[in-house]
Amino acid sequence: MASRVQNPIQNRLWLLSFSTSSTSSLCNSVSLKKTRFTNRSLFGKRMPWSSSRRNLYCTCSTSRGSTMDSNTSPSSGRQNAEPFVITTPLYYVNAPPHMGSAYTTVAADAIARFQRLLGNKVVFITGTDEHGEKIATAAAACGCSPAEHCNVVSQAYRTLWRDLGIAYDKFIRTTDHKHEAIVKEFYSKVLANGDIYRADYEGLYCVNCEEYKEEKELLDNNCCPIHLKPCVAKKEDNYFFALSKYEGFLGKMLSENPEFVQPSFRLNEVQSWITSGLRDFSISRASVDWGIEVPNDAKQTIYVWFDALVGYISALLNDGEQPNLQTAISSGWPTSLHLIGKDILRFHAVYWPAMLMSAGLQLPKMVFGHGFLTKDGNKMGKSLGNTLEPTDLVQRFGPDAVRYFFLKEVEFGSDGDYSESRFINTVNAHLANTIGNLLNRTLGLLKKNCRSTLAVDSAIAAEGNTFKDAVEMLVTKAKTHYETLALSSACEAVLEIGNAGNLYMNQQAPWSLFKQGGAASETAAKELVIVLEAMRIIAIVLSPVTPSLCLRIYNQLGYTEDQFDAITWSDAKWGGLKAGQVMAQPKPVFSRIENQIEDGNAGETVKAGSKDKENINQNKSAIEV
Ligand SMILES: Nc1ncnc2c1ncn2[C@@H]1O[C@H](COP(=O)(O)OP(=O)(O)OP(=O)(O)O)[C@@H](O)[C@H]1O
Repeated sequence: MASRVQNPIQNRLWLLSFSTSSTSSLCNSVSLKKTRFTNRSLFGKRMPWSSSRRNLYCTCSTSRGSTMDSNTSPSSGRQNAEPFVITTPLYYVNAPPHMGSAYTTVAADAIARFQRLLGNKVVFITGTDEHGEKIATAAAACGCSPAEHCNVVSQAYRTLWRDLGIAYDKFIRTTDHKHEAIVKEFYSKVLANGDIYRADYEGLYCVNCEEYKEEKELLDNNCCPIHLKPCVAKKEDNYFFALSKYEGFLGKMLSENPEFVQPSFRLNEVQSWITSGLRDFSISRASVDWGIEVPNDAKQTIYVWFDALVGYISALLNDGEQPNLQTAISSGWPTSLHLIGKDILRFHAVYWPAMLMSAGLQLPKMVFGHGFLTKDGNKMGKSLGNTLEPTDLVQRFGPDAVRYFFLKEVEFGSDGDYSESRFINTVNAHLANTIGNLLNRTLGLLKKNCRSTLAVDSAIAAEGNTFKDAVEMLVTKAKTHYETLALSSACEAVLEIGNAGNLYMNQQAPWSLFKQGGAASETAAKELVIVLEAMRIIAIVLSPVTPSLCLRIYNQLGYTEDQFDAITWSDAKWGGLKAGQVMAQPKPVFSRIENQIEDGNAGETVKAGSKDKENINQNKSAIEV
């Protein structure tokens, strides 16, 4: 799902003749049905997956509606547990992943991890979109077959996800045979519903966009405005999907379920696409071999978008299962959340719901279109060649730094610029200093004065303690932010716990109390327990964002990896650390990145920003022993 994304969705064609008609009986053939969802009684802003008051549309013929309900399917084995199903785009394998693709996937991983912490069953789907002329061309350019090319690039995505600590449940490739079977069945359902017709047309075709263009949108010499290459005149007969038939249904669905499109400020845009009129679009190609054959017409292949979107369903199939829609749907459809970049919002918020309605399937509960990572103000992307290499970032700074920086520093939904100096200053100030250093110094004091052993239960130590109250309030805040996908604010709430912990250490100055001895020493030992309990809570609440850093914190607090893997959100309640627990030998959990770096472009030395330096100094003094 790449590179085609910024293009208008409609193939604006000159329809020369229709070989079958049939948009007239359209409205009669599709019925709208409402489905009730269970309330998971989450607090904060209600999201579709936590709502009982919202009804979501399902366009099903009456019989199909109930049999395809994931909650009641006997084959799912989860009679009453509705899974939280989250997807990233299936990335187009015309080129290896860049930081933009990683951004969506890291965000999806954090959301999936948070849902697992809540105790929900999660199905996290990602994968690669592998058909189309562009792939065939890219393969030819490197002298290999399309299949070989797809294998290599798809593997590059998997490798990057491993390096970034992405814990996906399903990885779907659109060249997978089971996907092919599902796409054909999906196509046949839409056909049976009278929504596919054949038409001859001719137009100017952009190979890179893999779609026809209107002359008025082209630059001089019929150049595509995105790829700056001339479009070629092409004439062929294709199959069309009757999108126009669903205009009214989509408009109604959005007005009744405005939360379907997130962030909410993107809803107007989607509504205006619909009110300005939806055109039918071509869903096959006569000249593209590298694709899934149209059922009953071996001369045509299915258009990549009509193929790739269905991947969200075929991904649900479990190993060894029959590849049919019924089986896939019963394993978790509809998705709770499609997470995408804003560039492909129209495909997901207009085309895809219409296709699903036509096939008689339920609609996803939410489509969230986040903003762009930009570099020097421009969208980072393959077209401009200004991409940031995520593997390089991970190798130099580690997965936690990469995950934290992009989720904390880019407000989820808006665009965000990248600069290496800001990256380094942020992770140094927040992860190395505010969190890592606080833990390290506290453990150092505990080792020196208490033989690394906690003197008292954290619940007893903090009775009537206002710092504890502040921590509890911030945990509640973080939960609300995660639930509403405000990932940056969730990180901020955790950071505030760290800042409050540093301030608390500074005020209590246990190192002085230990020097006084006697009762003062006992107080000092108690203060260390309080700070370490706050660190334990940080390790839980930040774990969706920086899982390996949080595991290291947990290990330092004397817990095993298995214990870390078993944590749930309820463990973030104050009182987990008990008297007698022995801490590990103090070891930095996050190494500071050298903050005097060579800026790649300017070649000048970049120093930490003044605000961050201030932060660093303040926290340093707070934990001086
Ligand atoms: N700059 C970016 N910022 C955030 N997400 C991005 C960015 N680029 C790509 N993505 C993610 O990858 C998806 C598809 O990306 P796509 O491959 O089209 O982008 P691209 O590689 O930048 O291509 P092109 O530059 O040719 O448009 C987006 O919807 C989004 O999820």
